[in-house]
Amino acid sequence: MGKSSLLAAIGPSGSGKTHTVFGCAREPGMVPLALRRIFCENESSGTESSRVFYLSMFEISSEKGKAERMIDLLHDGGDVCMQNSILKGLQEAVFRDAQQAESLIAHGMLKRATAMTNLNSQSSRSQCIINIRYDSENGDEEVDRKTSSTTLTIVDLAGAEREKKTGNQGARLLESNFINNTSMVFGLCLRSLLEHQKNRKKPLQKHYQNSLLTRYLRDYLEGKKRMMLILTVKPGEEDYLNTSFLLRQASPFTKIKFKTLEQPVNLTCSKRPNQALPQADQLKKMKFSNCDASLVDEGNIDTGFHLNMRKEIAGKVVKDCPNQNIKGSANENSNEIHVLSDGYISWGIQEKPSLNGDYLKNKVAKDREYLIMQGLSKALWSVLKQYKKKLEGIEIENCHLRDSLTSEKTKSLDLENELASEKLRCFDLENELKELKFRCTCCNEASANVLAVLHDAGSNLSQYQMVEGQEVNTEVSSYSLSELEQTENEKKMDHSATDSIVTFASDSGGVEEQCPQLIHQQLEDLSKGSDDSEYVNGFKDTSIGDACSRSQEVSTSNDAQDLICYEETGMVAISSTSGATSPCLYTGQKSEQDAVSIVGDVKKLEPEIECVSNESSPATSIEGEMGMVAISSTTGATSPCLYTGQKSEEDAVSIVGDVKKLEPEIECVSNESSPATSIEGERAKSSQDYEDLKDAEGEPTKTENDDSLPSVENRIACVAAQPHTVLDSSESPRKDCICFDVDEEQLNYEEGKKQQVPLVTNLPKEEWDTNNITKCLSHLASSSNFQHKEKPKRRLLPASCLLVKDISTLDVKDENDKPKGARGGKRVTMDDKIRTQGICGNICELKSLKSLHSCIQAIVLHRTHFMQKFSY
Ligand SMILES: Nc1ncnc2c1ncn2[C@@H]1O[C@H](COP(=O)(O)OP(=O)(O)OP(=O)(O)O)[C@@H](O)[C@H]1O
Repeated sequence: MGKSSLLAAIGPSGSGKTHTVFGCAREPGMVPLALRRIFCENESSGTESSRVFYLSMFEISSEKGKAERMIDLLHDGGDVCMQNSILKGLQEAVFRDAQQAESLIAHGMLKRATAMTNLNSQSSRSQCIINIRYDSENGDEEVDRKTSSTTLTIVDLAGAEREKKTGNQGARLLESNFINNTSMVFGLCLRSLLEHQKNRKKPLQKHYQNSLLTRYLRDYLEGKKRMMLILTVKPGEEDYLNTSFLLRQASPFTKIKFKTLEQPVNLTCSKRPNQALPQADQLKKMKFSNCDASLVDEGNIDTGFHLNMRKEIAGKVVKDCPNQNIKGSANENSNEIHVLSDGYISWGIQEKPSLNGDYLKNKVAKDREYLIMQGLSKALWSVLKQYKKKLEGIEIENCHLRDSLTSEKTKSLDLENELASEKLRCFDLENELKELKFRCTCCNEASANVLAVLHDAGSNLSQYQMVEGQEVNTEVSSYSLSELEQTENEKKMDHSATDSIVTFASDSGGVEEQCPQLIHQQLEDLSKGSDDSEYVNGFKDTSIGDACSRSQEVSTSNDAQDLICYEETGMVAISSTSGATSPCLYTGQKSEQDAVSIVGDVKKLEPEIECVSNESSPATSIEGEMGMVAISSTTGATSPCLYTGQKSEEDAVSIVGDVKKLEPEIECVSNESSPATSIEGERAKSSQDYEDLKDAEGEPTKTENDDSLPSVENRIACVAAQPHTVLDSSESPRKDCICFDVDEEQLNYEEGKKQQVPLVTNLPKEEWDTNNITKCLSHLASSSNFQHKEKPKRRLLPASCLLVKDISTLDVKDENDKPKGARGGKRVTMDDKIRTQGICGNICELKSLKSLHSCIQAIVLHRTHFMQKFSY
């Protein structure tokens, strides 16, 4: 009776202060629990009619963050003002039971200012205060009625907020400032009270003046009334700072002692009892009043409520403190229990003097402190348990993370190994790339060389085609001349062979013999005229290669009907002209036997020649193993002429005889009507030479070819210095032919035989002198070499060799190498064509332009393949 108390919930925002105070339907808070307890005691005491309860509810909020205002929540939100710690305008609601009070409180809660923040969807933006006042109606006097009033105040403070967490702005931010300020002032008041209690010399600071809430709760904050604080914390990890801060700030408040006691009874004045009497007198009064109250007020409602509370708490204390001496004194009528229960309820505010002396008083105080610390430790223990659970979860998560880390490490190791292997692979690829680059460079160079070679070859071919009889192949000529000399020496041993210089003419009736003196003179003239590198007696000196090129050109042309082919060691000359009925064929032999059997060979070869020769083509050549077989055939030719050269040294000995034997055959196969030395294709190209010759000779220019050819050919005297050497009947002198100018009188150039002019002038056998021949040949060789030195224009050998090399490395097969089964005869390969249609020994490996083109294509493909590999 007459013991007002305060129950305040403090803590950060969203920690559950409102939930703790008001609760919910399943979990009632402090207010419903208190109401139920009050009415439960009242029912048990049977004094229901004698007690009246009043309920008031208001809130303290901020007005735009500046002024504070108090609003009555139970009566339409009327403003409340405070004057001298007395609220004016606050109306109380009378209630008779707990349900009625709860409904009133619920109605007031609807009017409370709340707002949504980041921390709480229904965050309290004001301090809510609920007063439950008990007033006894037994006394008749007003004074007694006032003195019998007791108030239980329950405060739901707005939680302190951190701006970073709440993210409040504008009005919410002003509210937050107000809330934080009020919380701060409340804490300052408590701290000041604690410091004042520790050191009496320190004055009690008047921090309560800084807010309406502290001003209203001044008695409690100055230790004049009992007060109990409920700390609410959040167990979240992110709230650790707030929790620790609150515990550190509130833990000293447990040491606050409320030594002042209210004067519940016998107070005649309306002033506060603690203010009316000094502290010492209050203590004395308290002793007596408590004793009296315990004795006199027995059976009273208020006394019964307190006794029930004391009994419950005393049982709890006895249960928790079995070793204490108070165990046996747990009697509801005893003072010890009374003291213990009071101490427990009032949270160290009251210190009731014990009837048994100071010993018991100190002991009770210690027990009280122990209980307080025990409660705090339990709260801390629960918090620690929650953190422990969290730590366990974190440890489990760490274990999973470690496992995953281990697996990731193994994966990373595997990846590193793979990376190392890839690096090695890249290194190999780089090396391969370098090699490919190098090969591409080589291919480029090769292709450039091939193009250059082609260009040179084309130019040379054109030059060969354009220029006729200008050059002499020194190699072949020197070789032929040396063999001629050797053969002449051998001829000395064989008298039958020494006088054999054979010349062949396609015209059977055109063979003439001249005296050795004349020949000697002609040779000297030739040697003298050799200084002229371009012409010998008005004719261009030509090489075998030139002859071959010309003959090849002639053979490829539709109009040409002649073919002249050479081999390394021998030469086959076939001369035929258009319209010739029988082409002429001759093959030089190196042995007597071969020469003797020329006719037979020719006869034997005729079917083969006919077989491989194409009637539509003007000429076909077949190369033999030791010699060369040249086949000349023209359209309409009746019998081809063939001669095969052999490498035997004794061939030259029996040349004369052989030739004699062959002459009938040659005459037989030669076409009398057509001069074998005339080549239409060449004639056209050498027309300039003819003109020069005619101009030099002073002969009248003949417009018809048939007339011009004999005039030119009559000027040619060919000496067969080697058995396998064939004197071409064409107008161009060969390297193995001795060409010299012949006087007009000496030429068998009869008027009626213009078309059968002898092409070659032979010396009579009896007039041939070996010395003359040798000398003549030496002059010829020297002149040829000299001419060749002055005209080093042939570069086809390295080009052809390079080309062949490239082709061999690329493994390119020429389509001409395919067998021609349709022909049914001897298979003519590309090599055969090259050899038979080759220009000379130096360019014998130079294949046709078609093969060159295919070669270039293959090189380009090869290069493209390398570039694709490089780009990958
Ligand atoms: N012990 C609890 N049991 C169940 N729910 C709780 C408990 N404590 C708090 N809550 C819930 O937490 C939320 C916030 O609680 P409450 O509003 O009481 O916090 P508060 O401290 O009053 O915050 P503020 O200071 O911002 O008003 C509410 O939804 C409430 O239901």
